[in-house]
Amino acid sequence: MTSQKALVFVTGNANKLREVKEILSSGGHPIEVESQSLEIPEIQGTTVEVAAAKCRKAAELVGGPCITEDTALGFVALKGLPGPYIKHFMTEIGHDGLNAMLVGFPTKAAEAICTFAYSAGPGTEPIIFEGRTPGTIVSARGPKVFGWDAVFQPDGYDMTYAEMPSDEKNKISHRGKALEKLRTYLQSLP
Ligand SMILES: O=c1[nH]c(=O)c2ncn([C@@H]3O[C@H](COP(=O)(O)OP(=O)(O)OP(=O)(O)O)[C@@H](O)[C@H]3O)c2[nH]1
Ligand SMILES: [Mg+2]
Repeated sequence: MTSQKALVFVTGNANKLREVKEILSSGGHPIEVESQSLEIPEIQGTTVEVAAAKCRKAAELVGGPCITEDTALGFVALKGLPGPYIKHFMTEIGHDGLNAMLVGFPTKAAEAICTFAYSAGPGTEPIIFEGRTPGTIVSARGPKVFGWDAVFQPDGYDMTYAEMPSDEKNKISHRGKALEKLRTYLQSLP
């Protein structure tokens, strides 16, 4: 991207913003991000439908190019639910409740899904960049600072997201994977 202007990330979530800045400011082609905290109503639908609707609305409110993101946590035993509705489950039932939902099911497997959307401006259809990380739902371990980080153990690791140093999480996370795709796209713009 030739423009020197910072990319506007519309989110109300300070932890997301911290990770997005960490990820996009590192690497060979750093991208500067500035945030706008706007309350955007979230629709029901697939992860892509929810993410695209959020970005369309954000671009209207910002009046220019912006990115948004929607994060889902899908339980394999529940065929992908809670998915994009995880925020409400997390708020209402917490870490113990998420574990309790899976009692009696043979698999505790889950998938963290990050769906970034980029809009070039109001009325422009958002472009979607998705990152997925498979893992398992475990009893909470590590700092309970960010959402469900303490109960999500990515496959191949004996630490939960919450127990990992942030640069380690960012390398393998749903968010890190989605942002690498977004970075490649932004670099391809004239
Ligand atoms: O443990 C976590 N590790 C993560 O990496 C992560 N990313 C998001 N979340 C949580 O999952 C829900 C997504 O809902 P969500 O995408 O609508 O986010 P949000 O409403 O907080 O912000 P935004 O929609 O304004 O951007 C919210 O409860 C977030 O706190 C995470 N939890
Ligand atoms: Mg939200």
